[in-house]
Amino acid sequence: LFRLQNHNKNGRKMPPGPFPLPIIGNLHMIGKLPHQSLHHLAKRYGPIMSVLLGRVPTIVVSSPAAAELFLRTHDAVFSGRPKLQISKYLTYGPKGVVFSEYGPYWRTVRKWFSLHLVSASRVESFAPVRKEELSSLVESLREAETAGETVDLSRKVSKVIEVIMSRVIFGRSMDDQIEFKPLIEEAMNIAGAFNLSDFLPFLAPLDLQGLTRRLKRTSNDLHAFFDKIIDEHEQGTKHEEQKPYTDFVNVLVSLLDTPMNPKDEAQESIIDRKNIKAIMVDMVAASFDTTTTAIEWTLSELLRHPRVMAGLQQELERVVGRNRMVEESDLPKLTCLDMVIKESFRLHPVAPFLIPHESTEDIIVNGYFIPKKSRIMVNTWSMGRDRKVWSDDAEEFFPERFKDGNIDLRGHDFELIPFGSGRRGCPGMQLGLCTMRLIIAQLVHCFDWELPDGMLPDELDMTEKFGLSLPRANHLIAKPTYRILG
Ligand code: HEM
Repeated sequence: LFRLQNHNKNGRKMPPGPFPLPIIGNLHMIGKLPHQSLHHLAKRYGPIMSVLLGRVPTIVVSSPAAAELFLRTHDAVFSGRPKLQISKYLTYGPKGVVFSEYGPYWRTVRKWFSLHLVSASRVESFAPVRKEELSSLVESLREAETAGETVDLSRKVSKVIEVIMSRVIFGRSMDDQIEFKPLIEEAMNIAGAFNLSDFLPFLAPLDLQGLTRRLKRTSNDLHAFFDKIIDEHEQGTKHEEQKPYTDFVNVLVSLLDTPMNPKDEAQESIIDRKNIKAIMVDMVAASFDTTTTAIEWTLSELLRHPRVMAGLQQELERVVGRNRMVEESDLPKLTCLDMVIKESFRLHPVAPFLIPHESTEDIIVNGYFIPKKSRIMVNTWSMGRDRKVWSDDAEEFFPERFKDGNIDLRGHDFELIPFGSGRRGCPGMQLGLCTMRLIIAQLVHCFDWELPDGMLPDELDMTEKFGLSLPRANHLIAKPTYRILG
């Protein structure tokens, strides 16, 4: 305890942090919204702070300058991932990409991702899917308007993302697969739960929260379901391709039974179904909730700020006109939309902490000793509220702060890293960004939006719910009025 109190390991100074209790460390200080609790603690202890979460030494990083040290300067050392219960069952340990340890396997799978799954040309090839599904969404909203109904925008957005991503990943919408939705929801709920076994591993065999039992059952069901989809694709390859694009599972199935490393002449490791299923799990987990949550918050902020909404609609009228829907080719001209999305990500990063990183060796950072196997939590939620960076109005939604275009969100500028940065940065950024930009632009261009029951913009509840991502605690409800002429 004395050593921990002084944050001193073998005479070397660890980053400052609150005093840990026996066994639980600082777990009692985390609360229901850990990003907020750790944000407040970091104000006291600084942007590189150490806390002990159960038995896990954890470094919390809360400023852009500190994030740059971990994600750029010493990126190679901090590109590991901790071993978590969720990946042990859902992705057969390290067989996916999100939680696979930093090394040759991760590098190979990451390369597939970038080359075959989410390259710019692939993302573009999915444009007809986005167009078709958005037309259906607009149609259903027009029907709601005709019926004089308010709509659950959170649900509508979640549904359209589910269909678009399912078609991109599996080659078809999963509407006829009744087991799909509940399985994915259960997997996401377990993934978002606070799992005691990850922090106090000696408790794991007791499964006090019942999470391991649920996780085993859901993993088995999900893997069996994905087996069916792989079977379908294997049989489908005998038929002529009917789609104008190749879905992700098709690409993965074409890699089945080939050597992991084509240069490996002994062909010791061959790509099998477990590899493919683990990557399928990762793709669903990484794309559904993230994109939905990002859109949901941006629309919420627009509804809360009619001035910004009007400005964006004016831009859309200038670029697109009032006589047609938005096309993907319009997107590069929408600079106001870009600013709105950046500002929304600043205040509502989908991942308030980047996925935890882990140090792969002992290292000194900024004069502090960081031991091997420390967990690194980069608090992007806190970074978006840093007054030294964003000035005193940091809590305000004010997209014009990005007007001079100096800060980008693709991982080069550490002030704003909603997709992370460096080796472990999000490989699906292009797909996520393109989908969310089109959906937001279309919904804002095609409809005027009103809050229900005469609610005033600043009465809109903005409470967050912490989990795998950070969505709204309550669904966003609004009333659409179609505004396209003709
Ligand atoms: C708006 C949508 C999205 C957001 C905000 C987002 C954000 C993130 C973040 C913050 C990380 C963690 C970075 C880190 O640990 O440093 C990440 C990782 C990842 N994302 Fe995304 N993401 C989005 C969409 C997608 C999509 C559509 C896909 C793929 C279909 C995807 C695939 C992945 C994968 C595979 C990783 C793990 C990378 C690795 O560990 O090497 N993401 N994403």
